[in-house]
Amino acid sequence: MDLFTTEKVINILPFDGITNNHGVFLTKIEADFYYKNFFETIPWEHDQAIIFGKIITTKRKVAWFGDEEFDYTYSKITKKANIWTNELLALKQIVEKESEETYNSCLLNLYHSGEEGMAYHSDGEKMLKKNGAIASVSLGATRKFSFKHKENNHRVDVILEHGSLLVMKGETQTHWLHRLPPSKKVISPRINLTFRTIQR
Ligand SMILES: O=C(O)CCC(=O)C(=O)O
Ligand SMILES: [Fe+2]
Repeated sequence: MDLFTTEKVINILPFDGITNNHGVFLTKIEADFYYKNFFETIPWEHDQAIIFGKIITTKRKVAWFGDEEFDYTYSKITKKANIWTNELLALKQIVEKESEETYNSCLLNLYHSGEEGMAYHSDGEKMLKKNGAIASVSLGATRKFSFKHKENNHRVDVILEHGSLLVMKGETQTHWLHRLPPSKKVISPRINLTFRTIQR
């Protein structure tokens, strides 16, 4: 956190993990710039997943970037990462400074409206560094984001605004699921970036 940032960083999980809510950490000008740049220049593709043996295509669009052309497997489908754009690298550096962690890859999600979301899951894929930090940057429409404890179903909700940062670390992925619930009220797009560390 720099000296001029007034918001506090708060761990929103009551137990079994650390998820730090940094709140809005980008200026309005930065957030608007990155939203427009990513919306227009990222090679967005519909995500595919294998569910009960069938290939399904999501309405949400995705893109994966990294230090190298990593192979990454997500929902049982393997793809190759793109190499960072200048804007993604610049944002990665701001996120690394704010979160005091480093990252080598990023998954971007584009939700065209509140009709699109993401079901409960945890990001504990084998290729990710164990208990590595995952830094989630939100741009565009404000959305609710929810955690549910795997054993006792305890729930925690957080509102993710344009230009905000949420950092999931420690045992968060081991003990908690998270989702982006759909919402009929949201009619504009949202872009989410999750910076991660892939193990080489
Ligand atoms: O869109 C979000 O806020 C979260 C996305 C997410 O959980 C993921 O990409 O694994
Ligand atoms: Fe996730």
